[in-house]
Amino acid sequence: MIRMDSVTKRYPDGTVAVDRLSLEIPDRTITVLVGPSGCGKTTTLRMINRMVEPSEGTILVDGVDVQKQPVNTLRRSMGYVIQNAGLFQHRTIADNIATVPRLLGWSKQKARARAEELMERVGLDSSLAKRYPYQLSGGQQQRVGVARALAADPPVLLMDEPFSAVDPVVRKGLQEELLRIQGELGKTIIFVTHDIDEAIRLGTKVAVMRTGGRLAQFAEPAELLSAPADAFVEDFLGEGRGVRRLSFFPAEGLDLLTEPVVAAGATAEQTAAAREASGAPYLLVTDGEGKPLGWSEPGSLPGGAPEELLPYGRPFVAGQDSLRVALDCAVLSPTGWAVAVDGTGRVVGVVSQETIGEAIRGAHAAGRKADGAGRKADVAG
Ligand SMILES: Nc1ncnc2c1ncn2[C@@H]1O[C@H](COP(=O)(O)OP(=O)(O)OP(=O)(O)O)[C@@H](O)[C@H]1O
Repeated sequence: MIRMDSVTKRYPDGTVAVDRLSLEIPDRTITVLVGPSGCGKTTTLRMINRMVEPSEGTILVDGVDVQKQPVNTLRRSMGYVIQNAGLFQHRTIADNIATVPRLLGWSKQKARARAEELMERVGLDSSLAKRYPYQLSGGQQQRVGVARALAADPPVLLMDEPFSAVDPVVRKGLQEELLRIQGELGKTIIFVTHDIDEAIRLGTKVAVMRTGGRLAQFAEPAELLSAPADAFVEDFLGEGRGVRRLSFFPAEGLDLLTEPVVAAGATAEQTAAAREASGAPYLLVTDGEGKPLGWSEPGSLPGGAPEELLPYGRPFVAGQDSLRVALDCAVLSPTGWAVAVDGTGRVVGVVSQETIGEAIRGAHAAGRKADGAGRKADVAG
């Protein structure tokens, strides 16, 4: 665990960049530092690997004061990734990634093998190994930056706005990749961003900082959204808190109906029986594999002729997607009903907006109780 105890950084010109910051950063999780420009995020990150020395307070890594560790040993235990990757322009991609292993005295062959392994891990084609950074896209360069930071297998990764310079689509891909890598490698990651959506997406816990280098709130994303500590945090979180919070509730408890689902080519009797049994206005028609074809309107042909079907919209994956996704599917559906499928795309049932609404009310009520308990723990911390 990394523990910051009342850490302050006062720069020589008198600027207080970080003011009595106390944080406990759990192992093998992603802790995000987020806040407006100039609130002291980068300074905080750099104090952990001693690129900036604190004016007051202590930082302990696994109980050992960073001030008492040789700087080189400390930095080798912490990979560092920055915006625009900061690659060595005159070195190939493979050599960039192998930088720290080579410094540690690994043979060329071993360092090269490690670079190749890491390129695969971060989703880079091995054919890029001999290229130079300028021959890569911004997103690819960021992946190289992550691979380089992981090269000597440090337990800690410090990431300072690593994905800020790429477009939103590439950024989303990089975020997904980071979550996947974290799931596989279980690093302790401290991630700086000024983007609250990125913080909520990536953070196991999120530290919201305010100008003047003070901590405004340290909490799990779902709790931030449901119970911002004050008006500053609420304002920083932006609009749509309630709907965004639904991302943290799985849709698996939804009561899915199978009665309004019929196979294409069903007889008039089967169609009538399905309408009667379900009481639902529309029937979902599926193909021979059980995959959705579209909605059959009341009074339309038995089984639903393809040309008469309404589009079924975007289905959600039962047992995987959140209530937010399920709600979105229902809102976008021409019938107001969402289609639930399994991992292979086969229909497992349908659910109305009303049923999703009830599940949302239930989830919020349960969440409020849990948040009440969680908040107490955080205030104490
Ligand atoms: N070397 C320095 N000397 C004096 N003041 C500094 C120095 N470095 C940073 N500061 C100031 O300390 C404060 C915090 O800076 P820091 O870079 O940590 O903020 P930040 O939250 O990372 O900002 P951004 O999101 O814009 O990168 C700012 O007011 C900044 O101007």
